[in-house]
Amino acid sequence: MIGDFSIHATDGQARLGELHTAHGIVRTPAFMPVGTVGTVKSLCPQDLRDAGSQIILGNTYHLYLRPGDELVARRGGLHRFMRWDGPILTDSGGFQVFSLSGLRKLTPDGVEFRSHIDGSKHLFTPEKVLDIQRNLGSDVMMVLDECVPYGADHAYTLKSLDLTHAWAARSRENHAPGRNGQLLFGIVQGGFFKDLRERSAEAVCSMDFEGHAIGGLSVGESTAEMYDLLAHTAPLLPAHKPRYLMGVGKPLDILEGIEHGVDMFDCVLPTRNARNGTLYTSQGQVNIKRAQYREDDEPLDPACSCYTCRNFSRAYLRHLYVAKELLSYRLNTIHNVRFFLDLAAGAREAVAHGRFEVYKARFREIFQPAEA
Ligand SMILES: Nc1nc2c(CCNCC3CCCCC3)c3[nH]c(NCCc4ccccc4)nc3cc2c(=O)[nH]1
Ligand SMILES: [Zn+2]
Repeated sequence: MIGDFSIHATDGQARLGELHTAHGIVRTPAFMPVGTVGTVKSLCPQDLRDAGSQIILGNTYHLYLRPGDELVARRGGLHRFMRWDGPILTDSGGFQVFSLSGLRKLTPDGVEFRSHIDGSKHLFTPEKVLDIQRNLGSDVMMVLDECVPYGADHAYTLKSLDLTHAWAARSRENHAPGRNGQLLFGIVQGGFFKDLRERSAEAVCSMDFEGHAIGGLSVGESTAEMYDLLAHTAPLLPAHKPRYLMGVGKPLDILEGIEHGVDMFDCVLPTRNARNGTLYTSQGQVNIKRAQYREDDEPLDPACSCYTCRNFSRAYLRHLYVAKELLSYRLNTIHNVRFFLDLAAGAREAVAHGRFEVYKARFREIFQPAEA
């Protein structure tokens, strides 16, 4: 039934799972392409389906500000509005307030902020952000949390936990398990302190959420620091529920997460980097604007079967990028999203056959070749 998470194979800590949502089953490990204001920039829903997307992210903060979550609700919800009939996960918007909105204030009741669009004042409370996500019709909703800034000391991080845990409890109170088929995930914080990560996992994972996210990572720390806290925190989350690593990440970071038992990932990298010409391929990163591709008749990635790689040369993709043609966004995004979705699909296949270690090693060779 909706909310059920079943594990079909394991390979070390890595697992092959299925999360049942109101809009279909998500096979995990899953990469979730990020939509912004009701679209994964430059892609239409068919492109997303062709790329193999199962579940995408909607954008609570932006949609609340424009066109408004209540307008989207009146239009039948985000699925109908954007014509995406698969699962949608929405973040609570707290993280975006801190990364996008200039003026904002943390209060015991929630986060006060000014719209980056027109400067109007708003307050996100644990209850308000659930109303917004319910209006959007989200299949998986996130609680309001404070993502502690990188470098915060132990005292600040501990104090922040009290707030984040109180907000998590208010969120669970406000949305009963399985209400209207909309799942609610808790978020574990604790910064870069292992004792606080344990404290947060203990508190959040006792509140009967349908899944749990690791928050507070990929906030400017080194890869080594992220991996250290990831390895410590992932096993603290109940194994029988989905684990979601927020905002991660680069291909190798996703594989590191899968190795530690993480099931769901979201990152703006494939879509954002497509627009600045940084493309991910089976031979490593390709910066398509480089002169070396001027007359390169090869496909972007010979090992990729996306529309872009089946039809166009690197020379043409470079030309479109240099000419700032809109088609550059679309073709580059079709490829990058496909690359991340294929990365996750390959990981599912590898875990199913007990070959994840070899799979991960292959990508490490591509994206972090051993010192020659
Ligand atoms: N609640 C919450 N969200 C977090 C997010 C947002 C996840 N993506 C939402 C998605 C919604 C729709 C619009 C886009 C965002 C994070 N993103 C990152 N790093 C990204 C670091 C990064 C990586 C590559 C490029 C830019 C930034 N760390 C995160 C930590 C948290 C957290 O503790 N709590
Ligand atoms: Zn491709």
